[in-house]
Amino acid sequence: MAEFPAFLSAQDVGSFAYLTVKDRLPQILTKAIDTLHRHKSEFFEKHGKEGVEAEKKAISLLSKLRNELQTDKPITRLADKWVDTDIWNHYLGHERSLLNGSDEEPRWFFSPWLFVECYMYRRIHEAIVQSPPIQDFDVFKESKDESFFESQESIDTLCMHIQQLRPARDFSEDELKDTLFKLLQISLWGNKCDLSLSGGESSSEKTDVINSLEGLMPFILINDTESLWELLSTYKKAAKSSVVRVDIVLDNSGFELVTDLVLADFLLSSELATEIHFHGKTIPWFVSDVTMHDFNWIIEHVRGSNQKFTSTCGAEWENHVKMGRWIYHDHIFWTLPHPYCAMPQVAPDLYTKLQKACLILFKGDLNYRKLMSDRKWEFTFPFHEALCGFHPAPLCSIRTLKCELQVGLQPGQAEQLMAFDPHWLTTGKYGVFQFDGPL
Ligand SMILES: O=P(O)(O)OC[C@H]1O[C@](O)(CO)[C@@H](O)[C@@H]1O
Ligand SMILES: [Mn+2]
Repeated sequence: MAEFPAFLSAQDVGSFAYLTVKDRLPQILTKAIDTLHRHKSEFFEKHGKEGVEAEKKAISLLSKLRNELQTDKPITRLADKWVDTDIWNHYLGHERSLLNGSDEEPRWFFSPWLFVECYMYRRIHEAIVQSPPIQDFDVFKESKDESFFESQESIDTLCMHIQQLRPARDFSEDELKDTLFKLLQISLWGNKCDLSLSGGESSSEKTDVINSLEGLMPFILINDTESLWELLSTYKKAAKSSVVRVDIVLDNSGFELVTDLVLADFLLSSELATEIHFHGKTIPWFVSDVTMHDFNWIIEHVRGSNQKFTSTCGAEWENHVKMGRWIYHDHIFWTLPHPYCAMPQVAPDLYTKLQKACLILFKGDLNYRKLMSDRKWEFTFPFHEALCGFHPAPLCSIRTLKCELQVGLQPGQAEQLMAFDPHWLTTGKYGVFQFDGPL
């Protein structure tokens, strides 16, 4: 069997992985510590002295974590008793076994980047769950909410746009396709707005994204949206089955989530799908990722807007949830360090669930890294092969590029991009729609 390429790792001094572990992750930890500090009086009001003690404990655990990271200490077993603790510790054993009995231990600047980065977020969770009574505190909530409020204008413009489109049932075939493509692109560019790339600092959408789409076209490096249209319109025409289920594996809250909900709403109103299943995270993750709480919070806030078009969208979304046309799921697998090709073994129940979808949309960079096992594939390596057998259903990755990993490009395309823009892989300026169709 041909050998697999190595994992991205902070071992590669100067790489994006290296800079993330060296600079961005400590910065995120510092911000989390600062957030806890600033909530001290809130903890006191809620829980009295115990709340303040808990805040101190969480801060000391996070400071210890930051020190371990910055001094490249061995990665230790998790000490909490959460639902996934054993799976994590087992995985750590697996990482250790890969070192083949050498004296090496898994370490921050040595082990696979995907593993250490996920581990950091899991250790933040550990610090919080080990600090009752503030065990439910989300250290990233504040910045997620901020990014939503800062994007308010774009959200209003987007909601107005989609409200003025209706009713989608009267659309011609061309209009349907055109609108689907537009909303897919909005959801793609919504992925620029994640908070872990900016070290937790504000990263909201302030431009009119609808009017920017045309100008952004050249930045879509791979565009398989025609295949998505073909798949969904075939289902619609053939009335092939009474249920056309589209699953969206969500990424970030704030503006990106709104763009995903707008897309999901259109899939239903256009009858290209009959139900949408959303997948989010069980714990705060990579700063801005969606939890169930964020999902409900966003719908509630869109509903509560004083802008008529926006609140109408929110009311319709609330209704989709109530009527069971929109179903939110979470699963611990999404916050484990495993690549998705391991899903059938590690989370067979989730894999079986995903097999019921007609199409699965994977949003964002982290999902891409997990789909691709975070390995250094050649830029021209086929997407299907890099999935290493992961194929619960036809799937599409919708992602702006924020790490040094990209497959499926044309020969020479990467070299051209590199000559033109040396940072093309990591700034979120470029995007892809990469589809792996029915087998
Ligand atoms: O929100 P996304 O698109 O998954 O991005 C997560 C980000 O986190 C990183 O892992 C860096 O910390 C990048 O790969 C990516 O920029
Ligand atoms: Mn994210």
